[in-house]
Amino acid sequence: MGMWNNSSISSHIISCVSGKYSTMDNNQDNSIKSKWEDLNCKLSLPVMRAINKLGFRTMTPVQAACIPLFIKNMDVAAEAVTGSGKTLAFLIPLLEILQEKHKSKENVLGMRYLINVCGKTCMDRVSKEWELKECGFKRNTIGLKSELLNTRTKKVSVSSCLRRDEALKSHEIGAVVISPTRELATQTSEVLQHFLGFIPGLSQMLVVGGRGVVKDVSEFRDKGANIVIATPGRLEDLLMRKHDINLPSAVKTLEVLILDEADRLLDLGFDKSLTTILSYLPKQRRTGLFSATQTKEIEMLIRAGLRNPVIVSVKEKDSNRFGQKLTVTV
Ligand SMILES: Nc1ncnc2c1ncn2[C@@H]1O[C@H](COP(=O)(O)OP(=O)(O)OP(=O)(O)O)[C@@H](O)[C@H]1O
Repeated sequence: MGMWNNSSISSHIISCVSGKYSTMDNNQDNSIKSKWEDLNCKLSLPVMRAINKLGFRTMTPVQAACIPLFIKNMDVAAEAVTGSGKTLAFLIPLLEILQEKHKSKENVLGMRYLINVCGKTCMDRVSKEWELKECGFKRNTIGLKSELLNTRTKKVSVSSCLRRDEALKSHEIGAVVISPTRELATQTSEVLQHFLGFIPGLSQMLVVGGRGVVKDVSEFRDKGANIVIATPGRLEDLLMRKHDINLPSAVKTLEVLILDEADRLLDLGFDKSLTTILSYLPKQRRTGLFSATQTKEIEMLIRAGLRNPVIVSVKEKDSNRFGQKLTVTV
């Protein structure tokens, strides 16, 4: 398998990092395995717990490359062979990004709780750290407490303690993963479900053909979903429905789009569906594209759907998926 043909999209790549073009070959020593703890972006406790439960002690190369890039707000186009561990390479950052949003909800709830407590009585309860920890904003405590002490007023300015971002509501979609087949979508949804077991408050919905679309409509209307794992045809169908569901409005909050096995998406003739889907999604988002092969068509999809992507290429060197060759181009 050859490398991505970077030359024709190099103008995107070059403009991405201050006009520099560099290549990093990470293949010096395949025996070095990256631990999750070594990531320069710390993973959240729920995600780490879910990983530990899976018993995965180290990252695969595509995970080590993609996770920090996504979290640092980059679009990523990864050439990753089957079995390279790409599912977690996109699900983990996706969950980190959405949890960041969710924290703001905890902060709001915690702050409301704190104001209630303070309003009723008592400064001493403010210093009960465990309650504040429960609310997830221990860090804000000291500032707030001293503010209260200094001003001796129960009316506190909370603006500095709250994030401006709104947490996702039940019917607001924060991420969409598009897979070429029902089987792959179902597999991804199962892995995601394992993680969501550790992250209460985020929900998912599987949107694939093979069952009546009306069921999807009523499921979304009843329960909503923050993450949608979909095949393109059914997702397009739902986005275009007008009378019983307003999915275009639900995806306005989208932060992350993943195109999984993009080469198969195109092989199966989903290019028009993808164009339609992209037209409904906010431009301000992080997009990841995973593909086992690189073709002209994939390159065009990268141009249409990604902004200044970092190109990650993982090659199978031998049968051991942890002994892959990794090339990252920024
Ligand atoms: N860090 C890891 N450590 C050990 N095993 C892992 C790790 N990440 C993923 N795996 C396992 O490796 C296998 C392949 O992972 P995954 O399904 O994500 O690969 P993939 O690239 O999506 O392949 P496929 O195309 O077959 O779906 C899975 O059984 C998964 O549980």
